[in-house]
Amino acid sequence: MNPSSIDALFAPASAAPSYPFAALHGQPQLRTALLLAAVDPLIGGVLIEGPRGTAKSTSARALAELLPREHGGGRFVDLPLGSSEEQLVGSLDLEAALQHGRVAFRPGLLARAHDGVLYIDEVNLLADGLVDLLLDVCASGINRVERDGVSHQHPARLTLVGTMNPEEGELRPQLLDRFGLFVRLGDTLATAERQAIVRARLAFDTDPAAFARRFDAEQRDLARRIARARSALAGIGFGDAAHERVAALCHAAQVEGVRADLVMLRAARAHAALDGRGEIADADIDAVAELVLAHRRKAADDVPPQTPQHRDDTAPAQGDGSRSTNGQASTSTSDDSGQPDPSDQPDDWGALPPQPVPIHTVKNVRPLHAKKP
Ligand SMILES: Nc1ncnc2c1ncn2[C@@H]1O[C@H](COP(=O)(O)OP(=O)(O)OP(=O)(O)O)[C@@H](O)[C@H]1O
Repeated sequence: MNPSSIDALFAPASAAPSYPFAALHGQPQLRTALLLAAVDPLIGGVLIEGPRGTAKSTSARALAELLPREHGGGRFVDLPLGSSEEQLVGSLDLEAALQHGRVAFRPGLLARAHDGVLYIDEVNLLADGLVDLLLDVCASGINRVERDGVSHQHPARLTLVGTMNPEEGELRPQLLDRFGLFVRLGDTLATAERQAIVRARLAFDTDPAAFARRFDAEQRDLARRIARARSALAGIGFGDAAHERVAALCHAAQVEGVRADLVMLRAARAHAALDGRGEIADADIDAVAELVLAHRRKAADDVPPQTPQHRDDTAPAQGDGSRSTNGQASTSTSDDSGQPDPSDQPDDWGALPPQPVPIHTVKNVRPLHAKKP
């Protein structure tokens, strides 16, 4: 695929403003989830389940407008369902590497979406392998592509937003669990709400610039809050009480593993940061709990009878509440292409271990990528 056809996949930067985030009507859970995922992309994105025409794409596009624009950030990238792995992760020109001793990397959609929003409509219809790969990159914040021992990696700190309509197929539970946050949108709108939404949308369509100006102050405020929250994240710790509350909520929901605990702590931290506070409060945890648990909670009839070992698990994890200075994944690369240093990858936090960086190995035969076993 040549670069111009890759460019064709990206939403064109339109001169007309997008519908402002601040003008979205209702949908508080959706707005909160999107803001949290934007503050800390390592939360693992947002999966939105809901009927058509409920502002899923409008809100994701609006979120991108709030992200910092320096260094090419703030893009809204739409991932088409038919995309190949190569289009997604980018490709390496091995011949150039061998002949000229430098890695020629052709960026893919992940590179374009760095510091922006990657939107996947009907993610449940995307090939499982691609969803897996996307979630890997999202959780590590790094895209590493390797071919015959030559590797290239670049930061891929993106806010992943996937939508699905369960009538058109389910997402495998393994993949479901790996989406950080989940929002289920209802389809019943009261008459007054419908009217308010339609009135606002008609006003926007009539004169987008004038409509956007009305929300300018709120938009600026939101953008500032996101930027400040991002830089404050690393300094926000969690104490034993917060940790215990998170563990108890996750235990009560009978979730599998501890991914929910990790995401809930991250999301609560992002919530505190958005509110300009330096510590996680109970209210932060309560505000994010359902977003974290909704898609992970075991149905009552799935829960096996409790054994004594299970009951012992209720004891909260005993952390000392201290934070390490750096939980960054250790990475190495033979890349000499002058791309941003991997140390540019997102922070990691306190007792939370870093995520391993996934490697996408490019085989010679076909321009496809497969993860190393
Ligand atoms: N809560 C809302 N606030 C503002 N606009 C809304 C809201 N709900 C719906 N709309 C408007 O409805 C229209 C459809 O929204 P959008 O295209 O974002 O829906 P969608 O959920 O992505 O649909 P689809 O699943 O069909 O892609 C847009 O014009 C959008 O502005």
